[in-house]
Amino acid sequence: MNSMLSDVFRSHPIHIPLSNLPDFTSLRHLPDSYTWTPKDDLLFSAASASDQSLPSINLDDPHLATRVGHACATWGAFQVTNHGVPSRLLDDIEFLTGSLFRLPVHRKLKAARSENGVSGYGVARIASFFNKQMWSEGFTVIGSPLDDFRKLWPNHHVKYCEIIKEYEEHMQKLAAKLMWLALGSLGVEEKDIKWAWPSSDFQGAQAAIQLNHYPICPEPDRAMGLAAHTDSTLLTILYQNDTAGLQVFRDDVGWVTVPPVPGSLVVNVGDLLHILTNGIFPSVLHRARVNHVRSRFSMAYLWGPPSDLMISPLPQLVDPLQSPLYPSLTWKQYLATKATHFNQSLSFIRNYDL
Ligand SMILES: O=C(O)CCC(=O)C(=O)O
Ligand SMILES: [Fe+2]
Repeated sequence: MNSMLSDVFRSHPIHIPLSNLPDFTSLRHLPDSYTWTPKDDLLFSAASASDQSLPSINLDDPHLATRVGHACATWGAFQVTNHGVPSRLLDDIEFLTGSLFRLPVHRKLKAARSENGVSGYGVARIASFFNKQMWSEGFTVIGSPLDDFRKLWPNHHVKYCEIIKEYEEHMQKLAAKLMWLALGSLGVEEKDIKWAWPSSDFQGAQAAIQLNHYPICPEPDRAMGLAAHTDSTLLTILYQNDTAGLQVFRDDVGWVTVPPVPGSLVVNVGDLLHILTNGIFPSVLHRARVNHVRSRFSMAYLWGPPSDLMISPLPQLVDPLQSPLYPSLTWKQYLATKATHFNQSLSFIRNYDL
């Protein structure tokens, strides 16, 4: 039986006391524990002045699969427009996110992620890999948010649960569509991915929603909203409000800001799609910076396979004269590796027989 995604994360809990979260709204100066230098993060440089920008793809484009494939291979990410997710629903999820993070801290703490829990309010999951704290707060939804939302909004939780449900349904469909487009561009056919069966819609896929808030920051150049990481997903679909902050990294360019385009979604390749395509689609390093003018919200849909399913490089994507670059492993095993090796996980498992 597939273990649930929540069990997968639960086996690698992240314990960070919430008691020392600052009151973000009242600080005039950045506390030392929030001040980053290149010593705290080797990639702590500013965005480059390059005029390169992330590809934007209209889902009505006649050369859609080629464009998606090219963006995945060169950037590991792209923006998508005309995606079919109603703009009313994007407004709703943004409204939910704003309402959640604007609650007073003592209310948010009622739904704090528990000692060995995975859902709820807390700091970024990657916080344990850094000495400095990030200028952000998050809320993770895995499975039904009912219990947590009831604690946050005793009288309005039903409405908010409905928004999450509808958002998940749309995201799941979009993720499946993007996955087929990306794989299709490499000649992979529906018959090659058996776990997407019976109706090719990846019904067995699992997902989490990560809501992020980056409060206004008194000294944004020295702070970090969410440090550089890759996602441990197949694909991530991110909606950001009208405030810039997301940046993606390219070896040849450096950090590139992904400007918010109203109504568009950002899609990025995660580590598992990187493995599945034998590295043809690189999972992209990304991070979130902060600013001193506006709060920023982002809503990430983290999409992956059934957690006990073996993922391995697709044979048709491996050079017949070479062995696959990565071993077969489950999402669960990959997360165990990530919990120890973080951003070095892919290179760690490369050619490593688990
Ligand atoms: O806030 C953002 O733009 C990035 C969020 C993100 O990378 C994540 O939640 O994994
Ligand atoms: Fe991410």
